[in-house]
Amino acid sequence: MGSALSACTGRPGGKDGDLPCVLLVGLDGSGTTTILYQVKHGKKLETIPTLGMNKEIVKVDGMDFELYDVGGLEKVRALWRTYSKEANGVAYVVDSSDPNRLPQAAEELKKLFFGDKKKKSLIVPDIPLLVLANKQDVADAVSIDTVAKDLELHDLPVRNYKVLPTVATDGTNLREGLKWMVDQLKLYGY
Ligand SMILES: Nc1nc2c(ncn2[C@@H]2O[C@H](COP(=O)(O)OP(=O)(O)OP(=O)(O)O)[C@@H](O)[C@H]2O)c(=O)[nH]1
Ligand SMILES: [Mg+2]
Repeated sequence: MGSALSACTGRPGGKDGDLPCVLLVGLDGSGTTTILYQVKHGKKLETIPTLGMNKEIVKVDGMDFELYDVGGLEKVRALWRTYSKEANGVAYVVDSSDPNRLPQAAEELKKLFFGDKKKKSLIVPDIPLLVLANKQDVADAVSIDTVAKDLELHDLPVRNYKVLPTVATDGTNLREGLKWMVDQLKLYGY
C-alpha cells in the first residue's frame, strides 16, 4: 500500500526524479487493482477491496511513471479527487460484464472531470483519458462501442481518449493501453 500522503508531482520540465502520474480508477470490482498488479508483476494476484490507494512505479515503452490505483467503493471514491489533483492522465476501468452499472460508471467519470454540485472538480482538464472496457472474457460482455457511448466520452473535457477491450486477469491489452498513454504523455513533453 502506498502512503496516503504521497502526492504526484510529475510535470513536464519538473524537478529531476519527478515522474508523471496516471490515476487508475473505476467503480468497485471493475479490476483496477488486478490491472495494477498485472502490469507491475506480469501475473494475476489475489485482491481484496481497496480501502485507500495502491501506488506502483511502472515502466512502459521506456518511460517510468506512477500508477495510482484508488479504491472504487463508494466510501473511498472521495479520494479520487485527492489523487486526481496532479494527474497527468486517467485510466478509467469499466466492468463490461455488468452493463447495469454503466450509468453509475458514467456519472462518476463525469464527476471526476466536471465536479458535482457540492464540490468543484480538481482534476486538470485537457489530459488524456484511457478507458479500459475490462472483463471481456466474460460471456455477454458489452463492446467497447457500447462503453464509449454510455460513458458519453465525446462530451468530456479531455485532450484525447481511447477505449480498449481488456482482460485484466490474463493481461490482454493492458500494456497496449498504457503504451497509448505513454505516447500521449510524450506528446505533452515528458
Ligand atoms: N473474469 C474477469 N475477472 C476479473 C477481471 N479483472 C478483474 N477481475 C476480478 O474482479 C474482481 C475484482 O477485481 P479488483 O481488481 O479487486 O477490483 P477493484 O477495481 O480493485 O475493486 P476495488 O478495490 O473495490 O475498487 C476480482 O475477483 C478479480 O479477479 C477480468 O478481466 N475478467
Ligand atoms: Mg482495488
